[in-house]
Amino acid sequence: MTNSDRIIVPLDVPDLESAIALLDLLPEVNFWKVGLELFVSSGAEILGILQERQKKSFLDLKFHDIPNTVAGACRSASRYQVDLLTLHATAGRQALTAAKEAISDLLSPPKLLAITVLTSLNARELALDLKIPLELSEYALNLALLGKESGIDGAVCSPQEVAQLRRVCGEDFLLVCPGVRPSWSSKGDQSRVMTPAQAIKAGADYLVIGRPITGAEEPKVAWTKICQELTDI
Ligand SMILES: O=c1ccn([C@@H]2O[C@H](COP(=O)(O)O)[C@@H](O)[C@H]2O)c(=O)[nH]1
Repeated sequence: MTNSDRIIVPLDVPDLESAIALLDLLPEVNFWKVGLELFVSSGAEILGILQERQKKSFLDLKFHDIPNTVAGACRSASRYQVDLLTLHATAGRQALTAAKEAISDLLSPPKLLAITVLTSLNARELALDLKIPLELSEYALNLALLGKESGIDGAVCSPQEVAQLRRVCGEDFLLVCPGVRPSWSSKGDQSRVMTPAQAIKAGADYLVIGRPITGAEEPKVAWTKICQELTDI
């Protein structure tokens, strides 16, 4: 796998037409993420289109509910033949275990990823608003380990925690990092960021890079620039 194969681009657009326009604009992207905005507006049709175009897909709906509901949602989502699927680690051990169990008899189930601490949150919000008494990095590690112990395949974490998670969770645990920002792009609402090269060097398997590419004046140029930055590492 080349480093550019490690980039997942989110289709964070309001409708199917805009999503297809992005696919057409960036044919070199092999891995796309479908999140809440597009799925809520347009449903699952985009997942079939990605399959037809032989692209890999990441369905990022971040399930967070009681065990029975999370398990049912994971089983339903598996029908779309997606490669990756997210649920919140904070749904708890029983929900994580039930999710894994619900798809265990499928021929090619998606890999389940546990969301740890959203990359938009900072340490102050975690402590003062969410009243989490642990250090942010310790909390993220605990959530990733809860996922691992429950049979989940990997975690979504910030690049700032990925080295620690890699060290503790091992090489086989899939680590996917949003919160990735080239030095030339703005952070937007992301708090805990690193550059693409730093995130890969720290141990990320995949990087989710959205607005620096899709919001650029010339998305193709931005994509190429990021790929070049990654060939030099
Ligand atoms: O902790 C998380 C979990 C998921 N995301 C998602 O990743 C992309 C990031 O997009 P950018 O435009 O590069 O900020 C977006 O779809 C989020 O829903 C995340 O950012 N942080």
